Order: sequence, then structure tokens, then C-alpha cells
Amino acid sequence: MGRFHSYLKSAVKIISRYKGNEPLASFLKSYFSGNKKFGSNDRREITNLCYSYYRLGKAFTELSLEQQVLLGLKISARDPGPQWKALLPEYGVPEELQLEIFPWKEKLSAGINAAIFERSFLIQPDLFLRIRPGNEAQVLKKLNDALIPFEKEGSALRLPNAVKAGSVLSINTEVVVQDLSSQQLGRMLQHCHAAISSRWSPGQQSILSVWDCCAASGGKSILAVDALGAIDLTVSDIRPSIIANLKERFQEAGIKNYKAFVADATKGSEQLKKRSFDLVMADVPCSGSGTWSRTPEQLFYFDPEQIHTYTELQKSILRNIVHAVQPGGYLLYSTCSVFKAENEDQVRFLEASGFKLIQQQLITGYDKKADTLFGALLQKPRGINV
Ligand SMILES: C[S@@+](CC[C@H](N)C(=O)[O-])C[C@H]1O[C@@H](n2cnc3c(N)ncnc32)[C@H](O)[C@@H]1O
Repeated sequence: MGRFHSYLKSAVKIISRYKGNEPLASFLKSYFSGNKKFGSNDRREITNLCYSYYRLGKAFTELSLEQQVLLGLKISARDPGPQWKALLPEYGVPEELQLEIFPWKEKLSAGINAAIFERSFLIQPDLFLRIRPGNEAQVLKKLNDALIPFEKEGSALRLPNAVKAGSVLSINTEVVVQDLSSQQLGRMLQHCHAAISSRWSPGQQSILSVWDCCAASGGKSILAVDALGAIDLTVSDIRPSIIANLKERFQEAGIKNYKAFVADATKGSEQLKKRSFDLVMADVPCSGSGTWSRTPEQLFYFDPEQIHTYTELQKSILRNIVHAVQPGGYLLYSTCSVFKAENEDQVRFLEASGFKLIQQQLITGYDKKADTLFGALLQKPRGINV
């Protein structure tokens, strides 16, 4: 039992020091590398305790830190095991409690089941890979040979979170680490491609021009290449470091023909002067609230004022990029947010500027151990001046 008390003490120490200024995963990594006495089992137990605490949000702050950690462990989806259960009465962990983990339910996008969404914070989502075109047989063989358990859903693979997929598969070459919901945006991309290519005259060798204006390390761009085939691809992001990551990733992915640069999408850019695209992808910076089951510390430290900050930034990006959509071309707007203000309301904003909504979808992952995302495909009618 002494070992378990000591894990609890370490978790409480970490929680008291962590202030939410960096991802919990990086904080834990630095903490453990500065405290070599912890072996891999210890690190796993303590990590689990810390995450269990943040999964409760601020619902039970009247309890002691020890009680909150143990309560998180008790009500999380995984059975904590007999040694932990034995500590519950010792620390006076309450039996029955009303859950109010996610207090901003009135701000949710339409169609979200608030009760199921709230419970999803207690479950760690799975790991998802997307098999890149032409690699399915070899990927499945490698996983089977290595006895790695997985479920296949189309080109998506669902694996337990602890699996080190990179030890068996070539990440970015054979598979991409990409959440199940994110992968589904491929359908909207295909819809847009079918609509545009139907306008090409028979035998015309046309290539879709695409700008990913918030590309990060290129997750959606690689999806676009895989879903659409040869495209004339331009990518940009405000962060130089992430564009450097993107270049490395594209190299591994075998993507050679593209233009990449650093640009603030709220401002005009030299590289884009006079350019327009068949498709502009705006996977905008957002609250990330659809992914908080993976990063529950963000749930804990979230200030709802931030929603306004994000929506203003999103509007400012949209105002600046709409001119780059060709008349008759498309804008794919996406977030990993569950808030209406970042989702449907921004679609209304685009419609008010003359764009026509083709389809919008809240891609729920909270009921599937995956992320929740929002995507909307809009078309710029010919003859409007934005
Ligand atoms: C949701 S992430 C994009 C994820 C990426 N599309 C993917 O699939 O991996 C949003 C990105 O927007 C970038 N960003 C934030 N503000 C920006 C701005 N003003 N202009 C351009 N990019 C911006 C961030 O650096 C971040 O990489």
C-alpha cells in the first residue's frame, strides 16, 4: 500500500506545481526527466493520477487535491484496481456526487448530447491512424505480424492509446496519425473536387488549386493530397517552426510539389498577391474543446472569455482570405471546437458576406472515443465581390 500512497503524493505535488502554461504531457516529461527515481511503472501510475484529476474539470474543487485525484480515478471509465479502491474510504472520497464537469452547455453547437459529451471527459480517446492510399495490405500485415490489436473502419485504424505505432509502421509514409473525425473531412474535400472537376471540359487536364491557410504541420493538407490526387498545393501558417515541421513531414509523405511559406492569415501576403484558388482550407485556431478528452488540463484551465478571442481571430482570418477563393470556388471551414460561436455562427458570418453553404457537419467523436470536429463547405458564387 505504501507505494500507492507515494504515487498519490507525487501526483498532488505535480498538480500543485503545474499552472497550465504548457501541455501537461510536456510538463510531466520534464518533471520525470528531472526526477530519475521514477521507473516506467511509477511514471504510468502517476501520469494516470494527474490526468484523472484534470478530467473532472473544476467540478469538485471544494474537495482536497487527494480526494479529487482519487475521485477522478474512481469515476473514470477504467477500473482503477483493488489497491486504489482500498484508498477511497481512507481519504474520505465521497460516494455519490452530481457531475458538472463541463459548465458551458448552453454554448454547445446544435446536436451535441450534453450528457454524453460531459461523460466523455472521463474516457481517454483511442489512437487513430489513417492508411495512406496503396498501403493497406502491408500496413495490416505489419500490425498482424506484430500482434498489435486494432479495428479497421474504412481507411481508419483504431488502436489502444499506449501502442507505439511508429515502431512497426512508417508514420507519414504508410500511415498518418489523424483522428477519426478529422479523417471524415476527406468527404467534403471529395465533394468539392467532384463539383469543380465536373466543370472541366472532357479530356481537359486540370489540376485543383488548394491553399491551406492554417496548415500547422500539414495534417489536412496530406489528407487533401490523398483524397484528391494531384493538386496544386500552397500551404502557410503564422508559425515558422511549424512550417519547418511540415516540410519534414511532407518529405516523409513523398509530397514534393507544393509552395510553403510563413504568413499571418489575418493580413495580406506578398506570396498571395493576385492569386486565387479553387479551394481554400481554413482549419482555424480555436478553443480545441472537441479534443479536451485527450488534453483535460485544457478543460480545467479554460476561461470562457477565450471563446470571444477565438471568434474574433477566426473572423479576422475569414475576412482576409475570402478574396483568395475564386468565383465559383470553395472554402472549407473547420474547427475542433464544440462551441456554436466558433462553428455555426461563423458559417452565418460567411453567408452574410455572400458565400453559399453547401454542407456543414458536426462530426461527433465524443461518443466514439474520438475528437469532435466541425466542418462546413461553402461556395463563393460568381459575381460577388468579396
Ligand atoms: C487547428 S491548427 C491547424 C491544424 C492543421 N490544419 C492540421 O490539420 O494539422 C490552427 C493553426 O493556425 C495557426 N494560426 C493561428 N493564427 C494564425 C494566423 N493569424 N495566420 C495563420 N495561421 C494561424 C496556428 O499556428 C495553428 O498551426
